[in-house]
This record gives sequence, C-alpha cells and structure tokens, in this order.
Amino acid sequence: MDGLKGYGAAHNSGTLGRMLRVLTLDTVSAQALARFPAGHYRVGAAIDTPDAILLQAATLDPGNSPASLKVVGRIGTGAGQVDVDALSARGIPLLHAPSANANAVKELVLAGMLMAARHLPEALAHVAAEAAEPGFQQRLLAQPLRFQGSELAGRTLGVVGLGVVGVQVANTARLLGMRVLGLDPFVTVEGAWQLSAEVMRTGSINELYAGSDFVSFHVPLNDATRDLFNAASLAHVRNGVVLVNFARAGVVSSAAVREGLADGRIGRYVTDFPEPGLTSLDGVVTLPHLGAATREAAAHSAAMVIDQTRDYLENGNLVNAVNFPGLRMPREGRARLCVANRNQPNILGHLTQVLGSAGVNITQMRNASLGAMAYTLIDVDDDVPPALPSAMAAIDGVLSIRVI
Ligand SMILES: NC(=O)c1ccc[n+]([C@@H]2O[C@H](COP(=O)([O-])OP(=O)(O)OC[C@H]3O[C@@H](n4cnc5c(N)ncnc54)[C@H](O)[C@@H]3O)[C@@H](O)[C@H]2O)c1
Ligand SMILES: O=C(O)CC[C@@H](O)C(=O)O
Repeated sequence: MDGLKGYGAAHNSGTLGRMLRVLTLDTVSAQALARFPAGHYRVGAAIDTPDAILLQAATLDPGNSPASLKVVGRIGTGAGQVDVDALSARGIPLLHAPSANANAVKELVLAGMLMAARHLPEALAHVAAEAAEPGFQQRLLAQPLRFQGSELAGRTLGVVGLGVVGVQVANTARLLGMRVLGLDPFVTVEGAWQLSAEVMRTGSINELYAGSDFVSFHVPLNDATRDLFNAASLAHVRNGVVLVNFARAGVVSSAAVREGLADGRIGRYVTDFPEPGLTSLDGVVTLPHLGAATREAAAHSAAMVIDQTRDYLENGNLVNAVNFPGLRMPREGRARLCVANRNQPNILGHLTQVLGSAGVNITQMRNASLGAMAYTLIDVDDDVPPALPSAMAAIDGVLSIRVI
C-alpha cells in the first residue's frame, strides 16, 4: 500500500490535538530536548509511530521508516547519513542547522593559522621529545628563537567563500589586525550584510592568491570547487603561503600541495581532513575533522533543529530544510493545509480546484520551490471535510499532505 500519500498516513489531522511523538536515533542533550513541551510531546529512543525523527550520525533508510513520519531533523549541517532523495520522494523534509557550528569552525581556523604562524606543532613535539631527558628546562629555555614565528597582525588573509563560516573568519581576522581579501561570486545579501566593510573584494581567485599570505577555503565541495586550488594555482601564490582548508579535502588538490610544499611555494598546509600521502608530510598540519566539534555547536545545533521541527509539526513552517524550500506564513483561518509536492505545472491549480469543489474558502496561500521540490501552505476559513486531503493526495505530483 502507498501509505505515504493516503489520508491516514501522510495526512495528519489535528496535529495539535494529540501528543506528538519524536524518536531520537542519537543521544540528544536533555537540555535541548526540554524544548519539546512535556504535555504535548513524547520524546525518546523507543518511540514507535514517530511524527519526527531526530538524528546526528545515525543512518536512516527512509524506505524502511514508519508511515507516520513527517519530518526528520539532523542535528548538524547537511544530510549526514540520510538518503535525502528517498525522503523527498515521500514529501518529508530533512531539517538541519547550517549556521550553528560557524563560530566553532571559525575559532579552529584561527587556531590553525596560529599553529602555522608560530610553528606550534614543531614546538610542542620538541618539548615532548626533550621532556624525557633530565635538564630539559634549561635546554628548552636556552633557545628562545628556535621556533621564531610571525604575527597575524599586518599579514593578509584571503578568504575564498563568504558564507556563514567565511564571513566570520574574515571579520575576526580583521579584528586581529589582518588585511583581508574576500572572494565569493555567489555571496548572498545576508552574507554581504554581515561582512565587515573593511574586507576587500577581489575580482578573481588568482588575484586573491597573489595578495595573500594565508588563504582559507570556505566553499562547499561540488563539481565547480573540486580541486579549486590546483597545480596552476601555484603560479599565483605568494612564496611560502599558508593554505588553510576546513572546507573539504577535495577543494584543495593534494598533488598541488605536495608540489608546492616541495619547492617552498606553499609554506604550510593546515587541514581538517586526513589524507593518505599528505598527512605525514613535513609542513602539513592535519586535524581529525574537529571544526564543528564543540559542546556549544552541538547545543546550538540541537536547539535550532528542535525549534524548526516543532515549527514544522505545529505550524507547517519550513526553515532550513536540505531538500525543500524555506516557507513561513503566520497562521490565519480555521485550519492549515501543508502540501509537499513536485515542482511541476498546475499543482496549485489542482489544489485550489479541489478546495473550491468542496466549498472551502482560502484565507491565504503561499508556495515556494527549490529545484525539483515545492511546498505550499494554504490557510482556510472553513473546517476541512474528511475526504479533502485524500483528494489532494491523489493529485499527480503531490507527495504528502497534512492538515493542522
Ligand atoms: N571542518 C568542519 O568541521 C566544517 C564545519 C562546517 C562546514 N564545513 C565546510 O565548510 C563549508 C562552508 O561552510 P558554510 O557554513 O560557510 O557554508 P555556506 O553555504 O554558508 O557558504 C559557502 C559559500 O561558498 C560560496 N561559494 C560557492 N562556490 C564558490 C566558489 N567557486 N568560489 C567562491 N565562493 C564560492 C557560496 O556562495 C557560499 O557563500 C561547508 O560547505 C563545509 O564543506 C566544515
Ligand atoms: O554536522 C556535521 O556532521 C559536521 C558538520 C561539519 O563538521 C562539516 O564538516 O560540514
């Protein structure tokens, strides 16, 4: 049976009139879970027929998940181990917390720059090696300039990608007295508003390389950004540049890093992603993907995802979905219809026709699309007749429908 489009499955009449059920597949802090009001939600690791699933690293096979499921919240950034296409096909949004870890990443990027500028990995290794032998204090203190480094203030940082992390890195580097060059051909209005006016825009990535002592990458990995830094980039960098990569391993070509380190055009490569053939090289500082690994990022992320999950279940509002557009509408009227559908012609026409035929008057309506997916909120003045949701669910392209 296609329980997903049927009235009794994807349609959830009277969401607020009954206890909502949230299954947690990973540990979520009790403090964050307290954001679900106890009188209205049952939350736990052994909840059957859940309305929502919360997870962080757990794998979710949407094909095997319950018909009652209406939304999945991922405590983190991006889809993690979730099959997004399979969720989309069921009209189920996957919510995440894209900005919750930005401060954590920014702080570690700065730590990475300081590690490189002050030769901290070598200094720490030296202390550890010396400490095994007697008299180490005198020997260590007798060589104050052995690890002489340079300060960040006065140096130039190039930031590639001015999204939530890149903007924070750029702004904080300015506060530390660095000159900052930025590049992002697709910067959002929000990103531009957040960015310090003292960050200088560059016209091309090679111009950014040519002017920077440090280059930090903050772009997503996709076909356009794979090997964004490559062998040809080496011709443009300042001699001894420090490359910082907390984005994804594939954004910086490991072959180009090896070549640049060998002839000194790259002074250091600081990365959050261990890679065979790179991690053991002199000049490479590798962290084990620690960028977002703070208690604060986990707490912000859980709080954001829980609030968004509640807003979706209680009001149908969609905020930070990986697979559906954002859409919010203040509540009006007696009931709200929430329709997830494919982005194809005339679905709205069919929906309004079904409503009109049932004599139900629309108070207000909003629709938005993202790629192949669309989402529609319809507030109505009248009670929704019991047969109406199944009539809507039968429209070609409608993936799920709820009445709340
Ligand atoms: N190390 C970690 O733990 C960690 C944590 C969070 C994010 N990340 C990585 O960092 C990346 C950036 O994170 P974010 O939250 O700032 O993402 P974001 O989506 O807010 O920002 C990415 C920015 O890159 C820009 N961009 C895309 N293609 C570009 C190109 N070719 N040149 C220049 N700019 C380009 C986009 O316009 C956007 O502004 C993520 O995609 C992820 O891969 C890593
Ligand atoms: O949320 C996550 O799983 C990690 C997010 C972050 O570390 C990333 O690398 O994008």
